[in-house]
Amino acid sequence: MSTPVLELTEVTKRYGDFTAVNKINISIPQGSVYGFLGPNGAGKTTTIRMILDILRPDAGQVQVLGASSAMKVRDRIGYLPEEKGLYKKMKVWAIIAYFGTLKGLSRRQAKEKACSLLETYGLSDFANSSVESLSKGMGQKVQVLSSIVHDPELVILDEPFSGLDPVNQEVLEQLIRDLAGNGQTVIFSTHVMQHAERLCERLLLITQGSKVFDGTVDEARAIIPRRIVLETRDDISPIRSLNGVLSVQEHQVDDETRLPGTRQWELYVKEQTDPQLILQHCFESGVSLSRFDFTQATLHDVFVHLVGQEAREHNFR
Ligand SMILES: Nc1ncnc2c1ncn2[C@@H]1O[C@H](COP(=O)(O)OP(=O)(O)OP(=O)(O)O)[C@@H](O)[C@H]1O
Repeated sequence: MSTPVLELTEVTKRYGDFTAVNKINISIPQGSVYGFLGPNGAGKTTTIRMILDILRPDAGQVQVLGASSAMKVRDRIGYLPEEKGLYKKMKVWAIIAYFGTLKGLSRRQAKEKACSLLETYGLSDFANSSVESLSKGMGQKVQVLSSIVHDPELVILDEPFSGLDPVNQEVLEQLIRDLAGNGQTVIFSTHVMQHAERLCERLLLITQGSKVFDGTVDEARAIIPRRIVLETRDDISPIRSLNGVLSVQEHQVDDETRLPGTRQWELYVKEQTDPQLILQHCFESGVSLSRFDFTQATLHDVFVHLVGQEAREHNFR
């Protein structure tokens, strides 16, 4: 197996008596898209700043691209900070190119790459505009492009979706997919589950500075069993005893539109259980259904389950 692009071992950060990040361990393979998720104040930005050696951990080790400090490999890393802002008077193409030259590109390479990025991500009409004339969202897109102009092996984006409208969020999702398709490793932090669900191979969920989950999206979904709701007037014993059915609960049906005697059942089934087989079994054993719904847990369900009340209070979507 190849060396991980990033490895955190027991990384901890304290501010006085308060532990902002508590013994985080992660290992991120090359070429993956990895999401840092967690409610406000969970410790995502602090973790990212420790990865970049902007902040020193109080305990634990960080290994980035084989180095003990991101500063030693800075030209191979691209970073979009949480606090965004660009030099306002510069032209859009020039600022992107400028960041490229800071990371080792020649002026010519940097200009060519800046113009090609602006073209690819729908900003070529703004190439000669000054940064101050851009909307906040456009400015943010320009800053994202500035962070990747030098084709970094590792791209770290702190809250890249915040402040973007849905169309530009899609453009950014595509950009992240393009980077991954190119073999670049992308880490991004977000509160919004849907971005993580669509983009990430793996996720880290932290809350109150501690890791509560690290794994694939499928592994996260498997934490909550799949749920089937069915309604019938028949005896469901043949379904109850099926292999793969974990538990069955009966619910009250008050609706007058249902036929008298209709009962509602909620079945929790194993991750590997195909709901079609349950449906087929109902049919074969003469259980006549007036409703059959199958729902798979979303990442949001899983994380509310793991983070609990805190997720609701902090508007964790
Ligand atoms: N310089 C500091 N001094 C004291 N406490 C701090 C400092 N920086 C961060 N914290 C605290 O550390 C915790 C983690 O903050 P951090 O910014 O890493 O969270 P986050 O997950 O990025 O949150 P958000 O999504 O709101 O940006 C918070 O409780 C924050 O108040």
